[in-house]
Amino acid sequence: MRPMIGISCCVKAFGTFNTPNHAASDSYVKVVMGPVGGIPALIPCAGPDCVDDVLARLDGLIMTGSRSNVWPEYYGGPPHLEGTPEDHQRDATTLPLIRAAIAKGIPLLAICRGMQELNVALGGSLDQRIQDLDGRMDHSTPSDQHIPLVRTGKAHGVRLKPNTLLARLSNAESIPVNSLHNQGVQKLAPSLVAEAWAPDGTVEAVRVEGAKAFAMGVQWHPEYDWDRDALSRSIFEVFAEACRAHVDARDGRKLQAAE
Ligand SMILES: N[C@@H](CCC(=O)NCCCC(=O)O)C(=O)O
Repeated sequence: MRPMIGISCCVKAFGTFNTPNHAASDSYVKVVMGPVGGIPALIPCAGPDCVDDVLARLDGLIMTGSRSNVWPEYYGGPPHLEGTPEDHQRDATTLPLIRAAIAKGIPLLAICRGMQELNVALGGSLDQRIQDLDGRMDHSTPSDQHIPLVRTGKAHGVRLKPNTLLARLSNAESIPVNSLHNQGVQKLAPSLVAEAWAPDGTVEAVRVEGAKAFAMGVQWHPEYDWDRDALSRSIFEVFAEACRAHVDARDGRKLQAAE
């Protein structure tokens, strides 16, 4: 049986009447049906009450990127600059979803905003515009850049901690990544370990220490180039292995219960 992979949604206004819709980018649906080999299940921003029931049906979870920022109230940060996109319905769902997924040992891959949510969900904080901080780079890509391969192309290098999953998968000390974010980890959550850094020190990858299953976050977007980038593809393949292991364990438990 193929694993059922949850994909976190945003609430976005669509159509003539700006009706709120719960949506996730096609790139996540494609990567789940591609290298992950799973069935994509979009998770609406339905709030914390649904989290346990949703997770009971999932074998893996991808926390997606999004232009919106995590609401600073969740990490004790200053209010956003006016005009900064927020998505309170998403925050109210994803933060408890992440905590519950880790507690239940459901494999978790958190991408960009997803990694920022992972950090906040576990008690960390965020810088809101790292390009405004002394000595830091601009990690953002203009939203009016409409040439996809320029918008999502490799933007800077990332130094990898030796003997980590990313170092093993890439067999390299550093890798090139794309970059589509303004925010970054400020205080790392106590249970996260940083495993990759941009040249300006921005944390680019994290792992949940002592997690029962695969649980990591990357600040870049492997979903944009898995069809031509070996490391991006292998991140999803390793995640997929963890999800299949979750299916095996779950079905094993079911068989035992029926005996
Ligand atoms: N808003 C946060 C998170 C950035 C993020 O997830 N960007 C992905 C955007 C997707 C796209 O443009 O294709 C931040 O700015 O750090």
